[in-house]
Amino acid sequence: MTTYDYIIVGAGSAGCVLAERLSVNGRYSVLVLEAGGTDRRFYVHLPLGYGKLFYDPAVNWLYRAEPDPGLAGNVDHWPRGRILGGSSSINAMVWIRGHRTDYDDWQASAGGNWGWEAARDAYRAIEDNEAGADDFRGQGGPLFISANHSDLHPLCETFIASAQAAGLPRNPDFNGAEQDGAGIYQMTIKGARRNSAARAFLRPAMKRRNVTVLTHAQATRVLLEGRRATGVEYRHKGTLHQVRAGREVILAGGAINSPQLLMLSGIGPAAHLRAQGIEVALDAPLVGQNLTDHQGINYTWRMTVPTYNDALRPWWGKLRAGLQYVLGGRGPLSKSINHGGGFFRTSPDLTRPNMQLYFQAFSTLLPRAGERPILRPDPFSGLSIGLSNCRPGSRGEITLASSDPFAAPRITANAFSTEDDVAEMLAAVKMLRHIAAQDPIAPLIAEELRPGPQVQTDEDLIADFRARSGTVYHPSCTVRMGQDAATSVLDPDLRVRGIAGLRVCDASAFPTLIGGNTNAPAILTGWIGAARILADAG
Ligand SMILES: Cc1cc2nc3c(=O)[nH]c(=O)nc-3n(C[C@H](O)[C@H](O)[C@H](O)COP(=O)(O)OP(=O)(O)OC[C@H]3O[C@@H](n4cnc5c(N)ncnc54)[C@H](O)[C@@H]3O)c2cc1C
Repeated sequence: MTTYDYIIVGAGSAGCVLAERLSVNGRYSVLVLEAGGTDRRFYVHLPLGYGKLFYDPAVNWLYRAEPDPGLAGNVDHWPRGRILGGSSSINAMVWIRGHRTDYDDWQASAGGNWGWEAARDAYRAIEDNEAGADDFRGQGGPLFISANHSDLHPLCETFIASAQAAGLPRNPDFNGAEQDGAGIYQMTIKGARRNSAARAFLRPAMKRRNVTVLTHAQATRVLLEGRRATGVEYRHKGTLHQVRAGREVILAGGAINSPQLLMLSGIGPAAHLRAQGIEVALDAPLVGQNLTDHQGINYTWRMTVPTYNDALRPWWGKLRAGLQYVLGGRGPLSKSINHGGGFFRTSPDLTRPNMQLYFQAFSTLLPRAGERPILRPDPFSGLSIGLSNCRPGSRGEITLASSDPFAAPRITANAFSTEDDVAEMLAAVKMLRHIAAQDPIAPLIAEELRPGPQVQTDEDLIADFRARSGTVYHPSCTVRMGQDAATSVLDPDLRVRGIAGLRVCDASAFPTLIGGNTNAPAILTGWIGAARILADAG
């Protein structure tokens, strides 16, 4: 059986960073097993190709959550990247670290290696930020971050000015000293192409002789000898193989697949494993628990001025956008769908923002099979502002639907299952309308399309957001790390308690969900996690 020092399962945001960091000194051999295929695909690299990846089985696990009473019984679509780069290859490219106090929370749970000081220093080392280096931002690191200063849709500035009129400060950098306010989003885009974790970390590492990356290789279980992880079983080209880890196995399959793989390997809640006919290696009741995710909703208006709908819908608009992109790397195709956004507090008593905003200069109310029709938006001048909660109290779980490693696990989100989550979302959607009622955006609005002016009472607003909300794709915390064994699966160095030679290093390891998007903290987890692994290697 072939042996590698480190076997990394999953080439996602965290896995790509792990592969780069663990191989850089040349002393260790690293194998990366990735269930998906290459990221050399047109719509992965084209920033606005995002919508085309949303339902594409070639790059996406296409999970479906259980019917959710908190979402009016809806079955929510849960896209996850299944490709080199993982979800960083199909995400919306917004670069947000979260609030500094989120890392104070991490420190309280998992100790100083995960506190704000450590996180800030790590982010400064990771980043090559176009906006320049300062006390918060870094330059010269492996991950180029676009400052997103040029080519913004004019309505983006209208939105920011209206949010200011509604009481939000203008924020020049959400990753800087303060998170509150409205502004533009920094992006993981480089040279008008998506800058995924694969592009920034894995591709350079793949040039090293000590790195092996196997695509279309899905891990089916961790091999155990007693309470030690010794390797991984995986399927490649229809055949099962086994590979040995000289040092460690590191799971980086993301917040859905990492707990699934642990459970398939006999590490999880004993009764649940037995019910699935899986032999229990370690009773770890918290594996798959504590699923925490942001819920989001869009409000949409018909405008009296042109939006990207007008620019992207007609054939000649597409042609112009295509030429702008091909000839100069510019125009709407070179951007994320979210040019800007913001953070606000639904009550002045709060110590930090609890809601995030997304400004989108287009609308996609008319569905189209097989894609999110961003490149073919609605046939009128539509505009959407989305929002999502930052630190919901609702908790779901990942469980096995079957012992078959190729069957999807069961995702139970339990969205809006606390009164607080409902109350803050109600306050937040009212704030959205308050922003839309301000100058300079208000005179440009022809009508509110969703939910529409008939939805006014608290009861109706709640019914509306239950019916129309969904995941904003930030599932986390399903294999939590922490100092307290009673509340976490992993120790603060990401080691699975009770099993030697096995760590989990991805968004599932977050002690708590960050108030912001989760690509940055997943990359951070890979970065700090690799330092912990190397420190243990001596
Ligand atoms: C549609 C969408 C939009 C998003 N938008 C943003 C955004 O704008 N900004 C932001 O910050 N975040 C965004 N996110 C969230 C962010 O991208 C993720 O939180 C982050 O990428 C998670 O990183 P990860 O390393 O935990 O897992 P992932 O990046 O999901 O990587 C897991 C990898 O492991 C592989 N894998 C899983 N199981 C196995 C197995 N058994 N064997 C082998 N390989 C396996 C998967 O195929 C995948 O490649 C978005 C996510 C999605 C899905």
